[in-house]
Amino acid sequence: MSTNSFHDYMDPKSRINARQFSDDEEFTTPPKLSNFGSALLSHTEKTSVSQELSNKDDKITKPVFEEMNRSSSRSHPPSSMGNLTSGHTSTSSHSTLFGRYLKNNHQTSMTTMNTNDIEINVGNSLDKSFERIRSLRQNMKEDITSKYTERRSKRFLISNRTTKLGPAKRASTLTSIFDDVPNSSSQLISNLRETTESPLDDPSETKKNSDYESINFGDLNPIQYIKKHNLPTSDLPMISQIYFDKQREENRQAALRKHSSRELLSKTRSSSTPLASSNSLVNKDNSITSNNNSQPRRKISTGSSSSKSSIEIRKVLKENIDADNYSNLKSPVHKIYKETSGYKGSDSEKREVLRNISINTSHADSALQQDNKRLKRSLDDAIIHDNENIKNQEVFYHRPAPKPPVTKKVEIVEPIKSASLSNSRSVITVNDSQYEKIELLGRGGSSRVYKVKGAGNKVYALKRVSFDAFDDSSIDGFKGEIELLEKLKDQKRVIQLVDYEMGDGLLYLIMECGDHDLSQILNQRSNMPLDFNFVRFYAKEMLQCIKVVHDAGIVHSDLKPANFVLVKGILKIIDFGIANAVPEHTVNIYRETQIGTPNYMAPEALVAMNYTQNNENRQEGNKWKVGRPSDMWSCGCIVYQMIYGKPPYGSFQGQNRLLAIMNPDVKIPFPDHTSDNERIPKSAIELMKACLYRNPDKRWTVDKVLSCTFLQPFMISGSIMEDLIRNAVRYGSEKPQISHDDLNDVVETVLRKFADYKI
Ligand SMILES: Nc1ncnc2c1ncn2[C@@H]1O[C@H](COP(=O)(O)OP(=O)(O)OP(=O)(O)O)[C@@H](O)[C@H]1O
Repeated sequence: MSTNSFHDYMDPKSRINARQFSDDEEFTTPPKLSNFGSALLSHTEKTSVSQELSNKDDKITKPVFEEMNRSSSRSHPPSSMGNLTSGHTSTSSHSTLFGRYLKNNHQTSMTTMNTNDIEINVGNSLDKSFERIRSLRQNMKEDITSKYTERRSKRFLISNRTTKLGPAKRASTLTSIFDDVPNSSSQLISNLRETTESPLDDPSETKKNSDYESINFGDLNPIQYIKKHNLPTSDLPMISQIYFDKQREENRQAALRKHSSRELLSKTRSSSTPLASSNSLVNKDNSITSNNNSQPRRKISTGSSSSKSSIEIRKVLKENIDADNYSNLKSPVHKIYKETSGYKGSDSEKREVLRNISINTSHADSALQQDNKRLKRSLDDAIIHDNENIKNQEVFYHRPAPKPPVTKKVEIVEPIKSASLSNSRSVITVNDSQYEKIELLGRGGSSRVYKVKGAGNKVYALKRVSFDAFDDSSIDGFKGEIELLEKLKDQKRVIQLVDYEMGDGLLYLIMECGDHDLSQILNQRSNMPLDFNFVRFYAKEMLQCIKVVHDAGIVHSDLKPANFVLVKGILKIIDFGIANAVPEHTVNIYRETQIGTPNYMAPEALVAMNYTQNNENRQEGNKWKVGRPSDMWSCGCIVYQMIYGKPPYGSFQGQNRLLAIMNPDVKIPFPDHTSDNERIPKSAIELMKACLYRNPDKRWTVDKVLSCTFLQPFMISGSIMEDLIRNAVRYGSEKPQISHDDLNDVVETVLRKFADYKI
């Protein structure tokens, strides 16, 4: 019997009772994936806070231990890893924070301050400006510290509350927990009391609390302290709160010390003649600085050094003012001090005199400006130092602070606020069109994306990117991204760019607005049963997006779930942050920098980057290799996460994950069952393996993956199957010896027939 006669038995009409039937899928009940939610949550790039909550066996201490480890590893990355982890954690200049603060809080009242340049124009009275600056700075510091406190508070609340829940439940409770997090520390303490297992209104506990207030931590962090003194873990939140309060106070003192010494130093340095005591002042300043630097990060301050150093500084100032050659000084600042040096009144009276001295000459104005610039620098330094301290003690939050808004081209107009209007509402003008903010949609490495309302109440997504205005490579990068978005404007799989405007250090993109990104969608489904139709649908959607990008000769190179948004039911790529055009006939391209997310990054990209970062010969730049196969790897990681609940190397934490991805000896497991003992179709495993070959050359192309069996399953009926088996048996009885070639023929023919039943 020929193979052709075999086909005659295939009855194409038998579509009645059709059921979905893949090459190896025989599901009777929907598969489940127990750890999908928690594991997924732990690898979502945006919710680092929730990472530690994912482990079922987490104790209250574990998240904190891990954060401590992370914190220390951020501060001291191993040389082998270079700056791998620093990409997303670099902080922006804190002078920019100062500028932002001015903008947010004093835009209308501070007419003498320009947020672009933070130029302090003293105008009538230098001292008045000093006072303002000091108070602003103080407010700003309080603002910053209260925000950090609040974050820590949230963190502890989450630890306390979520450790009592199952791992999958924790994800869903995160949002609601954040919603009712208290704003003030006192409220925090009271909430902590409610949520910790041992009530603090117990007299013995209250006593313990007051005992703890006098803790001297020395070099220990709260965890170490608890371990050393064998204290119960339930005391950790309280001890940590005390610890952080002490830290904050120490930072405040250090910043104040530094500020006042710098300020003085800048005044004395402005003298054209060296002052007799300037060296001693410099030494003092240095010693203050070095004290701060050499101080162990978590050491608790004694608190008295600040006033001591300010007395010393005043003394030096007096010496400077009294110096004979002081009369040669031209600077108005010194002039003021000179004029008031003989004044015998109290400090406040003296300040009043200073305030009333007006400086009218043009020379004085320019000299004043110089003094002011110096002052501004010293303020910036102090703020940077202060915030570095805060950053060092910050263990739960590692998003870099956004850079300051620059309003040269794009102006942000705060609407007139009425009591009924929310404070967060504002209108952003881009190319003369106004957009009203509705809500924050998401945050990226250097951006915030808002849902906004434009003309005719049309809803858009407004992406606001801050970058270093003087960093040419950033500017080129953003221009490149805009070019790519414009190039792919007509593609349905790429988010549509409506308008954009680029100013110094700031870029606004107006795009069509998506509903949810893929990372949010995966989170939503985290505690639902695994559904291969869901996996199939989103894998296909994602591959369609990648296909458009690859066909246009572009490598995205930063693919992760958060880079895909669902716009009215269609998944689209939103971000080309580090994407680049692939030169003609070139398989790979080289990037100057790396910003990808390690969870989804291909090994060749990490290996090459690690090599160049550790390579002493940096003349050739930090270049790393990335090509279309790198995107396929990322795609494989996302499908893997959808099926197994976490990316391939998701079980590794921190830098171990990076090392594991780069290490060819660490193989990716492809279990054929989930942890809930649900069977995983071979076709799905085949797809994942095809994308996750270590060797980029072996990885399947996007077209090949799109046509694989898992994504293109057959829909055949039971009767077709019956016919097939009957024919096979008959065929076998008539032709017991079948050659290999004949068998292949039969298989191919049957598969061709089946193609009619692809769904
Ligand atoms: N057009 C859009 N519609 C809806 N949400 C969006 C849109 N663009 C961005 N978002 C949301 O904002 C988040 C951050 O956006 P985006 O990835 O573009 O920022 P990014 O700075 O490029 O981030 P990264 O550098 O980390 O990739 C997205 O994950 C998504 O949740």
